[in-house]
Amino acid sequence: MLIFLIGLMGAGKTTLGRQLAQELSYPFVDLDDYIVQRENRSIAALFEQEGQERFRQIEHDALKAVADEFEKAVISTGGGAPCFHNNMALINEKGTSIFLDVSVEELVHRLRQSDLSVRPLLAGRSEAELKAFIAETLESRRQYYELADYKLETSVCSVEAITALLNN
Ligand SMILES: Nc1ncnc2c1ncn2[C@@H]1O[C@H](COP(=O)(O)OP(=O)(O)O)[C@@H](O)[C@H]1O
Ligand SMILES: O=C(O)C1=C[C@@H](OP(=O)(O)O)[C@@H](O)[C@H](O)C1
Ligand SMILES: [Mg+2]
Repeated sequence: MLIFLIGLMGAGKTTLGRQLAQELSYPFVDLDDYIVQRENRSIAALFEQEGQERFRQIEHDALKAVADEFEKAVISTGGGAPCFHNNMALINEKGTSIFLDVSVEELVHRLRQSDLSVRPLLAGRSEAELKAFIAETLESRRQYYELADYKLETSVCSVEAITALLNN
């Protein structure tokens, strides 16, 4: 079984995905890390040198490669992955998807404490700009995220909640 975690930057896809994979004894794949290894460049460098449009093609190719390579895995996607190149159709065809629906306030709180330079869409933004950008981006991406098989809201985003979902 392939389990895909989706949601905005800061939702905890990478953090929870790693813990979930350990709990299930599944391989763990972070799509951003997979891309970094394939391309031998950081996500920030890819955005800067190739532009976002090319990054989305690279991301789509990586998603297909991961889905072909693994029979079972927990796959943490990047926040934009579900929203380009019809990737939600691919994700839902190949596995089970879970949308981590974390509130704008909580996302901003977490991201403020993180290193923004590793997320090129957020780099250099003031706190007010960050909040506005996160709110707008969540609103425009929600239509894709809502195509997930399951949704977990902020208060119940945990490994226990995910394993309970999958066992039902
Ligand atoms: N459940 C959580 N509660 C509090 N902070 C969290 C939680 N999950 C992740 N974080 C923090 O939020 C930030 C973003 O987490 P990350 O797993 O990288 O998110 P994503 O991969 O969805 O962008 C990190 O600093 C991480 O430590
Ligand atoms: O939301 C996005 O468009 C992006 C999210 C990032 O992943 P995380 O969601 O793990 O931060 C990474 O793929 C890239 O910076 C673009
Ligand atoms: Mg991540």
